[in-house]
Amino acid sequence: MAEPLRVVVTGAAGQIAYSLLYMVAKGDVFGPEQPIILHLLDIPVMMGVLEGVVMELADCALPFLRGVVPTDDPAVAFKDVSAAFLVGAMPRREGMERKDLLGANVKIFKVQGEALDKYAKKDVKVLVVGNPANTNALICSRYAPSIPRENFTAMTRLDQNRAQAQIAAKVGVPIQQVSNVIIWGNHSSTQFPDAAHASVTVNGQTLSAPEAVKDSAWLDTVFVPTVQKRGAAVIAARKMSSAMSAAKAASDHMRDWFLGTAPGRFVSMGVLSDGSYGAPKDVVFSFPVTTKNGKWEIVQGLTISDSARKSLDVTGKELEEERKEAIAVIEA
Ligand SMILES: NC(=O)C1=CN([C@@H]2O[C@H](COP(=O)(O)OP(=O)(O)OC[C@H]3O[C@@H](n4cnc5c(N)ncnc54)[C@H](O)[C@@H]3O)[C@@H](O)[C@H]2O)C=CC1
Ligand SMILES: O=C([O-])CC(=O)C(=O)O
Repeated sequence: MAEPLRVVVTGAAGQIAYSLLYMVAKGDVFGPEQPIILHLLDIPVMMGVLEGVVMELADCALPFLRGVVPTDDPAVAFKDVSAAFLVGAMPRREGMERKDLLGANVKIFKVQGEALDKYAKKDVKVLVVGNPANTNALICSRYAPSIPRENFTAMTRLDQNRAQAQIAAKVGVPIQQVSNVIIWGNHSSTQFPDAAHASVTVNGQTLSAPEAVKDSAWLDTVFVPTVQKRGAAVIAARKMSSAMSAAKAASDHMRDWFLGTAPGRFVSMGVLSDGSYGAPKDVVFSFPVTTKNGKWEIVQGLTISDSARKSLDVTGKELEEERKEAIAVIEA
């Protein structure tokens, strides 16, 4: 029997965590037979709500959930954790861009970077979900110098899942028949959802996504903006931001990182940029990656069209601006 894995979820009393905790506790992320001890962090005023979440986790009667540690103390929350879902942060409301949350949220990720540095395992894998996720992940990594910077990632998997779903619906195939859609750049409306390298299996035959879709105007004028603005569309409809789908994406991201991507498949993750594909260095940029033995690697050698180049530059520039703003907020 494997040793229990300690996993922290921050914002544990919030709406994403409400779906995510069940997925993690029932074995969707680390494997169905991996015992888990869940550390649940939220702020002091949410401790009553968190008590209810703890009751419900017990009532789920999950065989591999071996312990639950609810707390408002980062020292307890981050102690000896091997995986960290950093969800706790303010969500945006209608009419806001995600970067409008920098002022409210970035300091949380400085404090949590420091706590990870002090208390977590040195090989902890960190997924930042709280927005603006890419820049929060960058700041978090900067305040955790004893943990390798490649262990800090930001979530663009929800955008990838949205993109895959749009293409599957357009072609009329089940979702698993669409692979290798890429999200480049920032988890914001400047992101570039790219179907050029994606494949779709139709009636047993694997085609490139543009061949399967057979409608390049749809790809440029419907697919791209729909994915870029999907978060805002959900907020407009629900009056709250995506939660169930965000939890599923967080679970997909961490599972693929821990357990590896399937041969021939890649996924999108916000990772520390090494300048691949002309992206700016030292920002957390979403790239296509493969994962193996707990490590990610950027997929190299994909052709970038002139119009894709322009889109990559726009989203890269936004990340550089966010980095500057985040540093100003922290140093103020
Ligand atoms: N990267 C992505 O694809 C997505 C990111 N998000 C972001 O995820 C974040 C959380 O969203 P929701 O769960 O819907 O929000 P929510 O408001 O329902 O829950 C957030 C929770 O975080 C807690 N919290 C605040 N500061 C904290 C701190 N310093 N330490 C620990 N907990 C803290 C709050 O008390 C609250 O319980 C938001 O920033 C949202 O914009 C949401 C959807 C997708
Ligand atoms: O749009 C938002 O603010 C929440 C989010 O990040 C998403 O749904 O992608």
